[in-house]
Amino acid sequence: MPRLAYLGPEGTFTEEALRILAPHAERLPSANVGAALDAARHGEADGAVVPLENSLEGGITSTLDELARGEPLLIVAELLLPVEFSLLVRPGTRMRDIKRIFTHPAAITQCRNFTAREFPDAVVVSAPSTAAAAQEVSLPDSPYDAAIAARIAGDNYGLVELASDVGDRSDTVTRFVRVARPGALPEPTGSDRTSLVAFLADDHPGALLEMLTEFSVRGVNLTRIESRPTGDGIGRYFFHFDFEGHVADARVGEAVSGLHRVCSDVRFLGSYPRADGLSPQIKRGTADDDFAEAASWLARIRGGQV
Ligand SMILES: O=C(O)C(=O)C[C@]1(C(=O)O)C=C[C@@H](O)C=C1
Repeated sequence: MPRLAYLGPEGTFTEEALRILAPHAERLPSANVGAALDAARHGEADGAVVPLENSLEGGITSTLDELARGEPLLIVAELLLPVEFSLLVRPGTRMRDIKRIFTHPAAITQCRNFTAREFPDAVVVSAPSTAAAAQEVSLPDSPYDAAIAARIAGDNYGLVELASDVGDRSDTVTRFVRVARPGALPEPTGSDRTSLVAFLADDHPGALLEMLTEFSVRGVNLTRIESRPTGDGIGRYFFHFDFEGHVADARVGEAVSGLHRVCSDVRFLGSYPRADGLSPQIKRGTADDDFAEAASWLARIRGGQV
C-alpha cells in the first residue's frame, strides 16, 4: 500500500483528490505543500498529492515554486476536481455574527464576490488550507467566526453549513498532481501531458520567443505557461511549461532537447496521462514516423546517397 503525503489536515480538497487518485493509499497529512513534497523527497512517503492549477486562479504558486527547487520529483498522474466551497460556522453562529473569516488563499480569491457582498466589513485571513481553517474555527475560543472550506471539512470538525456553493463561479476546477521520486516514467497513452521548468541562459530580446519556437516548430501545443521570479532581483524570471504529449513522442523529445540547448537549465517534471483524455492534434510533418523518416533520409544523404 503506497504512503502518500498531502496538504492536510483531513477534509482538504487535496485529500479528496488523493482518495480518487489512489483509493488504497495510506494518507499522510502535511502542514503545507512544501512539507508534503519534502516527505516524498526524504522517503517518509512514497509520493505526494498537491494542487497545481486552478481554472479561475491559474497556477498554485506554492506548488510551482516547490517543484522548481530542491531535490527533483516527477509528476506521475493528474486529476481535475470540481471545487465547491461552503461557509462553515460553529453551531449557533448567525450570518450577522461573522466578522473574521479564515480560509486558504486560493479560496479567498475564488470566493471574493461572496465575501465582499455578504461581509463587506469582515476581515478575511489566510489559512494553511481550507480544512485547517475549519479545524481552527471549530475550537470554542477561536478568533475566527467562519471558515470557507469543503462541506466535508464541516462534517469532520462539527461545523454547520450557513451557505453552500459560495465560489464566484460554480464550475471551478482544480488540477491536482501525484508526484514521486524520480524513476520510470508512466508509459505513453496517446493522451499525455509533459511538464518542465526552464531557466533563461541570459536576458536578451526574444529569449522567451526562442523557447516558444522550440515548441512551435515541432507542433507541440502548450497547455500552460507561467513565469515565476527566480528571487535574484526584479525582472529575473523562470518559466513553467505544461504541454501536450509524452517525452517519448519524437516531436516532444525534440522540443525538450531544443530547450535544453537554448536554456541555462531545464528541469523535467514528468510525462503522465492527461485527466481529460484529450489527444493532441498532430500537425503535418510532426508525427513519430515523420521524424524517423527524416532521420533515415539524413543518414542516407550523409552517406552520399542522394
Ligand atoms: O485548502 C485546500 O483544501 C486545498 O486542497 C488547497 C486548494 C489550493 O491550493 O488551490 C485546493 C483547491 C481549492 O482551489 C482551494 C485550495
